[in-house]
Amino acid sequence: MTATPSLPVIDISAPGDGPVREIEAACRDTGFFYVTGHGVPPRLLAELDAVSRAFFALPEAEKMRISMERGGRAWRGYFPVGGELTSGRPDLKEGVYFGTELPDDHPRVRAGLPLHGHNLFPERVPALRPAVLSYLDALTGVAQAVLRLVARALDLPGDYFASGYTAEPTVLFRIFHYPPSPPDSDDWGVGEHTDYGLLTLLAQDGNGGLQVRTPGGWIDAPPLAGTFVCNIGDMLERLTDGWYRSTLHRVRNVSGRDRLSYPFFFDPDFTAEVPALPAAARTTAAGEPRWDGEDPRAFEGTYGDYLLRKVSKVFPQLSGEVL
Ligand SMILES: O=C(O)CCC(=O)C(=O)O
Ligand SMILES: [Fe+2]
Repeated sequence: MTATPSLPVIDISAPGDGPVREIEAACRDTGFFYVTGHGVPPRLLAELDAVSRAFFALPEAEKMRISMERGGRAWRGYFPVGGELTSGRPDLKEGVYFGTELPDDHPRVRAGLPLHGHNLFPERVPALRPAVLSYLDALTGVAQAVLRLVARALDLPGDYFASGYTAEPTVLFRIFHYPPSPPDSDDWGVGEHTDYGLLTLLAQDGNGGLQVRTPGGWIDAPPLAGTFVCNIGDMLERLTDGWYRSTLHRVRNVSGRDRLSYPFFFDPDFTAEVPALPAAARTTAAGEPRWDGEDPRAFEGTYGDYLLRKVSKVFPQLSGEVL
């Protein structure tokens, strides 16, 4: 375990081909890197952090007023500590799930598409709503900018994603609170897993706890002020037929303090199938069986089908709502 960051820091605003090549190398290596030059003002995150802490400090009964059970098929709202089973065991975290804010008369909501709809916001912390919605807007811009570089790294037109898979992206956003766990505990805040979609942009507070699986073993991905941790998900592994890696990661909060994190998931259109790119002749040999026995490359169906399978495993009690 290293204490210093060994993941690359990539300035996505740098001119020329530099960031394209750096992203390509990172996606081939661990699938994890830090993003700077993203242009998100620090006050946006500071505001989100302040209102999120105010929310988690509410009495449990108040938080349960926006529980996920009330979010129904849209799969939004609050879940208490132990409510999510990322890798088959209850996680030591509580959190709130958000997504693209869609009105009830939006065609996708009217058609009954799972995971589509409006968010649940707490009455007692009204400032959470504008903070979350502004953050979703800002991070959508960052994600499209990173995908533009990914497209160039794959010899695709720069707008390949923005005009296709992410013209109507699946956006999932979570705010997590990890209570401190004892240093000798072997319970995980988030069990080991890969992310499901295209890319994740993670803001984390100063407490640390994220670990990434590399060929040499688990390494820390400590917080670096002003950056997001970016990692690629199963759909980029699938698109590139394994050329890019969707890598295992996990979280344990041994800081002795309350840890908050803000993962933003930027994924393909729910209704899109995501076959390997034609150029994916650059395939890697079939590797070890994955941690979950699944192979994102072998899956058939839309991204929505893939996501729903995952969701029903991590929230078994809610699977009747969305499936
Ligand atoms: O909280 C974190 O640092 C990471 C969370 C995560 O990996 C996830 O939600 O997929
Ligand atoms: Fe993750």
